[in-house]
Amino acid sequence: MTVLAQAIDVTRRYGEVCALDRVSLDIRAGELVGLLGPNGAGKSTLINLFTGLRRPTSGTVTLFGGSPGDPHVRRGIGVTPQETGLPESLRVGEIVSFVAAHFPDSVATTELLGRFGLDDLAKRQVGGLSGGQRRRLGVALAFVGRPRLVFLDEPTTGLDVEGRRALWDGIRAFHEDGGTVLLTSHYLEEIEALAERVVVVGEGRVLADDTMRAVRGMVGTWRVSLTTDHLPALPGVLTTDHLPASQGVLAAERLPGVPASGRVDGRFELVVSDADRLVVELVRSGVAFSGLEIRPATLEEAFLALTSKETADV
Ligand SMILES: Nc1ncnc2c1ncn2[C@@H]1O[C@H](COP(=O)(O)OP(=O)(O)OP(=O)(O)O)[C@@H](O)[C@H]1O
Repeated sequence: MTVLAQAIDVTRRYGEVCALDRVSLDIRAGELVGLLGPNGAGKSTLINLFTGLRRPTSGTVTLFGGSPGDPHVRRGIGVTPQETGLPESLRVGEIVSFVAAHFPDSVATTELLGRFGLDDLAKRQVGGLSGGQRRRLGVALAFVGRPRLVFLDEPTTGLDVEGRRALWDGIRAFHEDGGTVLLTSHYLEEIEALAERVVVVGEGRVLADDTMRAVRGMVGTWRVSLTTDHLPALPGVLTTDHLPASQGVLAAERLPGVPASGRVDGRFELVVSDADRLVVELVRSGVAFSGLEIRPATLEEAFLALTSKETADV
């Protein structure tokens, strides 16, 4: 299968920060790839390298076999960064037509707006759009020039359920027509709904690159909760303690009611890879406990497990 974009052993530093650490990744024609990772994992940096906005510190990045820095090469891509600024006084239809005029073969304005559920807004000034409507327009614009490959950085952040579904429909339609997409997301359900292949990144490294089903199967984690006054050091407990504070906070935000292993309302909540082993060790420790509950980890927790590491302690 043709490789449209490729990173080979790519490292990107910003001063002391190593945003990407020897990453290799192929994006092949016809794929819809989900790039998943906590804040600061390096997702936007990778997109910026593929789209020519940044250069790698070391390693090689190619786009359609050429350099992402070459404007002719970049013509074949569509991009929606995390934030887009659009002229407030222009109407939605005018903006689409304006962008379309830059491409030799563009999608008709009405068709594009229809694909992304924006048909009713064609005559509305951008200044009068809601945040979600602006975001949908920003994403739709990535598709106007009939790109071969589209990069979407958190396309549906801040959208309500309806807006998200409208965008998913547009992205799916493009993919069904043979288009290739790399999208980043914090939402697992989004990656699961859209992507066939999921690449999990953490701390600048690729932690997993496979089908969603395989990635879930790979982690096979359990959630164990119990009440006790004191929890001894136990093997196989997954935490986010080693991550920078911002990422630890993210994990807590991303897992509503299910933070990283730790103490919640007096109960210990542990994400573990081997629940049987944990219980054996708990009983062996002789510590008094009650209300033991064990259940399979959700997809959210599988993600946490991948972006965490095992420690002996909570
Ligand atoms: N221009 C920059 N200058 C300095 N550091 C940067 C710059 N851009 C990114 N970084 C750092 O590089 C790391 C990776 O950032 P990046 O934006 O690629 O992560 P991300 O996975 O896209 O995060 P998020 O999900 O929050 O968008 C972070 O530690 C970030 O602070």
